[in-house]
Amino acid sequence: MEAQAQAQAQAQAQEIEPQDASRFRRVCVFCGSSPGKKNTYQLAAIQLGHELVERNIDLVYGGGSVGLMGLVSQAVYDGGRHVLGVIPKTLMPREITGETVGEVRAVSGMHQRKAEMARQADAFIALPGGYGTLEELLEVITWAQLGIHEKPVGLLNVDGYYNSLLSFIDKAVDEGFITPAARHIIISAQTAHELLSKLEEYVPRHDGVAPKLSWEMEQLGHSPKSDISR
Ligand SMILES: CC(C)=CCNc1ncnc2c1ncn2[C@@H]1O[C@H](COP(=O)(O)O)[C@@H](O)[C@H]1O
Repeated sequence: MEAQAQAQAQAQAQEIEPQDASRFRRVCVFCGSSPGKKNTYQLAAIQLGHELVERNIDLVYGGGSVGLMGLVSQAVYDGGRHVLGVIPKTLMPREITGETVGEVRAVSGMHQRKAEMARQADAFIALPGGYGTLEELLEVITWAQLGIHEKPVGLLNVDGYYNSLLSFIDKAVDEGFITPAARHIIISAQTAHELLSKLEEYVPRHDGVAPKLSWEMEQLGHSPKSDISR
């Protein structure tokens, strides 16, 4: 595929310096089940995969090989890192989501999938995507706002794809619906390299509304605070 060849050439040309050990063992990526119309979206998915490999970070994602999901998971898998696809039983037929590389974990439904992906990850990154991506992204932001977790949340703003969402969130802050401290939850950057660096440095500044509560996580027997190695 053209985007794959381009990403490979860029990585070779850059001769990326070896990274220091990451504080993240595994990152959850939310992204489109479609590839998007621009080549830059596909390139960004592959570059994010390479960046995770460079930093020795494993991947958890929604499983399958469709769209950007397939590109990022293949790049991480080809780079020798562990890939965990969490997929609801209903979406498992290959004709719906395609073949998953690495380990596949079947769960009973969409809610269980999100909780399991969140439980497995030390940080979250959203690439461009549609309703599914937005829903997954906003849920982990909401969980951070409530104090259910303190894991960093990053938005890979490829080619300004998320500019209008970020403007909307700023408007919500101006209008008094999101606190400035909660605005700080979303970290955005235009490249995977810059985003990962920012996420590594992230220090939660907002106060959880109800830090003892961990409704969905508790159902899975998970403690609310992550055990991210710092
Ligand atoms: C029937 C159909 C549309 C199947 C597409 N096949 C899919 N296979 C696996 N996960 C998916 C699929 N569609 C959406 N998702 C979930 O929703 C997100 C992407 O949705 P979207 O394309 O942004 O909105 C992914 O992170 C994934 O967790």
